[in-house]
Amino acid sequence: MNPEICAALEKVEVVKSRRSLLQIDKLHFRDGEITAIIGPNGAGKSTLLKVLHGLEKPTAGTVCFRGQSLGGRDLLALRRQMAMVFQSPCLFQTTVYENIAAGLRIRKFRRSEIDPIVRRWAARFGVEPLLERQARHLSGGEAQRVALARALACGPELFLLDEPFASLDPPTREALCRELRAVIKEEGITAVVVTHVMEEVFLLADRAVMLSAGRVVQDGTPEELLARPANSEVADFVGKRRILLGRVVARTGEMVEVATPEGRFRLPAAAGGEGTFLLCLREGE
Ligand SMILES: Nc1ncnc2c1ncn2[C@@H]1O[C@H](COP(=O)(O)OP(=O)(O)OP(=O)(O)O)[C@@H](O)[C@H]1O
Repeated sequence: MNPEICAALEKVEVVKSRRSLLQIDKLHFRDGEITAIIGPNGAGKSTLLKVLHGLEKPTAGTVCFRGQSLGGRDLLALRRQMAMVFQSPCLFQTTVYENIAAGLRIRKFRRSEIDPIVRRWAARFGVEPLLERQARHLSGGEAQRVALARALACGPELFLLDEPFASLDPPTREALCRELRAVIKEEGITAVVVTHVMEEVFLLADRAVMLSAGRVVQDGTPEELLARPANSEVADFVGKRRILLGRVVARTGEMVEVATPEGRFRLPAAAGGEGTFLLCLREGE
């Protein structure tokens, strides 16, 4: 197998109650790439993640991680090189510190090794001041930061995320998307994230794969899906809108001026802070 492929599905089918939930001829996830899996409810996105994580055995076909089939005896060892985060952070009823340390303890790291790793990952996600706090006392955004730190502390090669930001408010979601992308790129991790929020796709992903009724209907960069949707379903899903990367270049009273590749826009100051951000234009705007 090509060494730059981290994980691959070949002729994979998942059938439940005589219904085909997933039918994928070929889907490869390249090293260091962030892929968003998008699609309507029931399209098979979570099923695809479970298959990649070895949690769901496909009815037919093969799923490989680093060239090794997940159908073999090494499943547990292979799964230990992956991490998964869900919409609900699912933290253990203990401190933030112990949550982040949990995977390392299972992997029999020594106490002296665990401490710097926990602190590094807590700092990376801005939760170091919360290390001694009980997980049940965290806000939703804090809890998801801890879940991300816990998952990445174990050094996974493949990071799977199932709607990780769905229950967060838009500003928290945007901030976390940016932080997560920076971390994933710095660490060179391969990531697959299920989402149905296009803004998240643009903030996070290099590539978007649209599923419908268990099949891949389009696979390309987020910009490609937006500019040249394969069919009307993709067009409806990605929305008839343009997303531009903007930069605040001037500020006058209550208004800011934002420079984008398609010209300058004047917006209420509350619409954007400093630096770069995404400008989402709906049809007619
Ligand atoms: N154990 C099962 N038996 C039968 N059908 C199932 C089973 N698990 C999932 N399904 C069905 O498979 C389809 C795909 O489910 P999946 O959770 O993968 O979709 P999804 O794209 O993640 O959806 P959502 O966006 O709503 O989370 C759905 O129609 C679901 O009802």
